[in-house]
Amino acid sequence: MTEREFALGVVRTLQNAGYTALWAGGCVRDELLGLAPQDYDVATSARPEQLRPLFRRRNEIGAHFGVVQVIGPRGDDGEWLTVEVATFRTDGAYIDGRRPDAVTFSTPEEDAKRRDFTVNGMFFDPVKNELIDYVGGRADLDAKVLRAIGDPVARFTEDKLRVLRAARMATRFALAIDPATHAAAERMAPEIRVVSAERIAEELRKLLVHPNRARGLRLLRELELIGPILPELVPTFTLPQGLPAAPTGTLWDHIVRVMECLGEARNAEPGTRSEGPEPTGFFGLPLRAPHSALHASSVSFPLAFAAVLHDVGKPRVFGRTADRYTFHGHERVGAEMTSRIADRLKLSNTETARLCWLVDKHQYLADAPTMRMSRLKPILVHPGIGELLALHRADARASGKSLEHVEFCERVLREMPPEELNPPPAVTGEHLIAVGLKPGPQFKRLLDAVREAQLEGRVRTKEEGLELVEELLREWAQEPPPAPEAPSE
Ligand SMILES: Nc1ncnc2c1ncn2[C@@H]1O[C@H](COP(=O)(O)OP(=O)(O)OP(=O)(O)O)[C@@H](O)[C@H]1O
Repeated sequence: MTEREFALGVVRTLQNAGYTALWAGGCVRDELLGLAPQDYDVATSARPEQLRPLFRRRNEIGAHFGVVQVIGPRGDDGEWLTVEVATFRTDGAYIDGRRPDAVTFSTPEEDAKRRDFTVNGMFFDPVKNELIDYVGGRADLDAKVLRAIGDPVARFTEDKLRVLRAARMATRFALAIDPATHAAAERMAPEIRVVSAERIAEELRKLLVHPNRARGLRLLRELELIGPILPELVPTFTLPQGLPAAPTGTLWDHIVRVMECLGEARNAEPGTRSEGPEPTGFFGLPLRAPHSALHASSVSFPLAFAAVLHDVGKPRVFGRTADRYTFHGHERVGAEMTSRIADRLKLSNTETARLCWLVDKHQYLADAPTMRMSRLKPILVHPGIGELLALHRADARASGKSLEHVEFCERVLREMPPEELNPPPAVTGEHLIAVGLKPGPQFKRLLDAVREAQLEGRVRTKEEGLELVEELLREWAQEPPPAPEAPSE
């Protein structure tokens, strides 16, 4: 059974028991666009206590808000099928949590009007195959317009996250923002500071992993959201790029261009559509996998966010010689700034580590063809190498530079056998102890030196490694001892 079939079954069960039940919100929008929804939400006149006898398998995720998750059989992927069933309601304001502070149970029409944008405010009856649209969502979707439901200022005031949701929705569905909605969003943007980091990060994630991420980033600036969410980027709006004698725009322009180039090559390939016949939505429309799912594997959130932040250190270290701008050490400074940004957005440790690593190393491979193998190989075997190469590629393309360094690395990865790229250490601490050496500071120096020689191809076996150890010990024994410290007075 598919999630869609299960969601239809849930509506049927509710209707057979005498309640009104409809698909609601995002899934209706997605099906109208011919996209396969990520999940189906059902809105109903039944109260949580009335749902209990109808569905034995359920999860009371927010029963006090009238939201119950109904659990079905396992889907094709082995995951449990679930549908959120929510009682028709009107919301109180969202002070901050993931849900409004209070709700009042009400009618379908009132429920539609509490939603954020008209395209998100439609219902569909999958039993009668009938669209129920109290807010003009269908017309806006056809005209490709994002419009707040009702008074836009009031809507953005109730929940301050909605300005960012506007940028995300407009990006994802290629919608133009209606002028009144746009003006209200711009006005309310600074208020997003009161919203929790987790909610902001989730919207940012969805916006940045989408292939239209460059437009998304431009929209964040247009809606005045960069200052409140990522103030570190504000100085990039005016920082010059190129040569003083021949400027090529601002650093911000470059960042947007990198976003445009990110994933470009891979997006041209067909998506990873599932096998079998295409699922069909209402009105018999075939449902394509949504872009975010099609391309989710091609550009991860850490990669997309690293593309936004890769040069964030530049304004801090900006300098000028007679004929050049300089940005010495901007990668290191940028990685430190990125780490603070990730903390502020409460990203997970794993994502933070990958993001900071990408920013720190975003220039590392520029000289790859002339680099020593002992410096190159450890990076090539890092689990983030695919993302790092994608970032180098986008950065080089955006600046009109050659892709030789990226292609060189890709060739090495393709052609060099794994045991040569990342050989097991020829000499270990145990080997050193076995030849009579005692653990101490010299130990690590020896192991590092043998490893380097191994990665350079100068050492291949344990015997060759131990020969090098002997040689180094002889050499170091002849080194003059460190100069004595000057006696203190
Ligand atoms: N902050 C909000 N204010 C008003 N309505 C909201 C808000 N968040 C969600 N909604 C309503 O709930 C529906 C489901 O929300 P959700 O955040 O899952 O987004 P979605 O539109 O389904 O997109 P996605 O596919 O990314 O989940 C929306 O379509 C909208 O009708």
